[in-house]
Amino acid sequence: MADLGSALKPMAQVSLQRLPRALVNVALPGLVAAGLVIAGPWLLDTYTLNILIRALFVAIAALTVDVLWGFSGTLTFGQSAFFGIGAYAVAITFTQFGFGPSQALLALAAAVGSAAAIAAFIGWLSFYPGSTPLYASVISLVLPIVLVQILYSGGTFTGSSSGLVGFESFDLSLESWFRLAGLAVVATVVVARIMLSSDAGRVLSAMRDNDERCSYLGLDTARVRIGLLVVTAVVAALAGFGYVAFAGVAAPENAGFVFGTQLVVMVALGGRGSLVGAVVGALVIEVASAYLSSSLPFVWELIVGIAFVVVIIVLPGGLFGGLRELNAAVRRRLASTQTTPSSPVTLATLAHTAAASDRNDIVVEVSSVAKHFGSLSVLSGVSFTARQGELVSLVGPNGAGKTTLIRCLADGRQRSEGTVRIAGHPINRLAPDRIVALGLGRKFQAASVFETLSVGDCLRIARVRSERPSFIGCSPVLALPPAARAVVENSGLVERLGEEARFLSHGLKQALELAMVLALEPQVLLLDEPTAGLTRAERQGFAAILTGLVARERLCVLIIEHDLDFVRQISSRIIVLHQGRIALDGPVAEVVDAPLVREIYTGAHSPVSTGVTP
Ligand SMILES: Nc1ncnc2c1ncn2[C@@H]1O[C@H](COP(=O)(O)OP(=O)(O)OP(=O)(O)O)[C@@H](O)[C@H]1O
Repeated sequence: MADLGSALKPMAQVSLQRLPRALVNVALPGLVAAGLVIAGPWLLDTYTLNILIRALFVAIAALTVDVLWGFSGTLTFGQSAFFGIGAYAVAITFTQFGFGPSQALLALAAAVGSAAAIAAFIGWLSFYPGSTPLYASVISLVLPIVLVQILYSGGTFTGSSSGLVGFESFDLSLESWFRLAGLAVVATVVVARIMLSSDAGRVLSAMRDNDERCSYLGLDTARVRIGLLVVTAVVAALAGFGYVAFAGVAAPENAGFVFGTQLVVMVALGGRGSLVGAVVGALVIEVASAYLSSSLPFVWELIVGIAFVVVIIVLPGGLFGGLRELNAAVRRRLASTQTTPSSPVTLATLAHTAAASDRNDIVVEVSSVAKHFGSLSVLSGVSFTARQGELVSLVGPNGAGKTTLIRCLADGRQRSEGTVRIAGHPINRLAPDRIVALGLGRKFQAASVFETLSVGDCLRIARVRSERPSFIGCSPVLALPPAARAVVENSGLVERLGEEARFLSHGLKQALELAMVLALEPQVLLLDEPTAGLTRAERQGFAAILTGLVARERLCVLIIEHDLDFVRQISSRIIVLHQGRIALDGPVAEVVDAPLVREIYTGAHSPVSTGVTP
């Protein structure tokens, strides 16, 4: 019991330290905002209340754009379509069936159900394997255009270009509508803030920073993006529901492309990635347009446009993005004056899953792999196996096909011919995240980390596949497998767990990416020129880490490396690739001093004249 108590003590301390921070960051501002909303009707005139109620519902739609664009990196113009779906669900239901509690529930179900179903379909179209973010944005452009055409051609059912008006709706006072809309905005911001800053919410920021790295950490990013689109579509539909239930009129403009673009402008103005910024951007533009559109009918749009361009040029992160950067700079400056860097994360070590000492099974089987780019054949007839506890170096001149071979092992969709088995399982046409689950980890040539996340959060994302993250909080303890923890401690990253990855040196970023990959507990580790750009001391440190991993953890490491001295120092075997074929495969002493290798590197060798040793 005493041991358990002492183990829990640091956790309890960190949790208690975090509690006031959570209060200051979320609960207090939430309560203040709710107080202002409740007091609002006593302070504002009827006209302003009227404008603000609409603006508040629009702000909820802007928040959904911010979550998609600012937090997960999907630029979308299509949230207006979901707002419109909610708006027309109310208008059509109340027009067709009259108003009552059951009709209200029917309208609610129609809004939520159709928004969710359409979002799931659009998400599937936008994020199918191999699609690009640009493709998703283009689909989001098309959606409101198609929806508005449907509304135009709906005749009296949708009200065509005039929309629907004159239906009975909720009988609430202006004050109640204001408080309802205002509290809905506060609740959306508070819930979004809690979820986005939770361990699960950080996955969205990780996807925004580096989608490819997420896939190679075993995350099905398409599924996460589709799920997020469904949730944000439902929220936007509820905002549209509220807007039209209050206004008593639904128009095609509520679902249109122009409104979708305005939502993006609101978020860009306020600050992409800032929830409060999105709300402020929406309120400023909606209120300004309501006041200016009557006094300056055409000029106000020009004014908004000019203001938008000025803010984007002067403050590319928007109004609140600029404040956030300033805040981060001040905090960094304060942190650099501290003598001992403080880290909000407590490291822990996960137990070993299996005794590793005598494993030497074949874990990589490559058979007749070929890769063609059109008529260009980059790999042909590549076959080899590798065992646990082997460190195999892939060498060869530039353009030999080394990186292409690594890609063919890590992504089942890459190779043109042949088979690959990882830990006995054929990879078929599996995407990288599914191959990670077979026991493969890949480190890229240029350090691939999550630039805006802290070092601790980068490592946490690497554990998401094995440990379901919390949606409401951040664990103060970061539990890593021994190999990953050793890299974190030996490289000095342990001192910088709370710091954003973008501020690390090149060498530390390389170490962080290696630790992230090791946090997956892979059996096979693929490394593409991991020492490029490192200092001599860093290279020696890296060599010690790799040989330790192979000896202690019995990892099978395949490493692309150009420095033959380094290769000689670390390898148990060397494979020489030349013009897409295996020219030599054997123990270090045999391969490094082979005349064939010298010929290949000096360009004197032709596989046709000397014959290839597979
Ligand atoms: N997407 C692509 N389309 C067409 N050709 C490609 C593509 N990717 C790679 N190649 C070609 O395939 C060949 C092998 O490239 P690869 O990057 O695998 O070589 P490498 O041995 O890793 O070289 P380096 O040591 O310079 O990284 C090169 O000639 C390259 O131009």
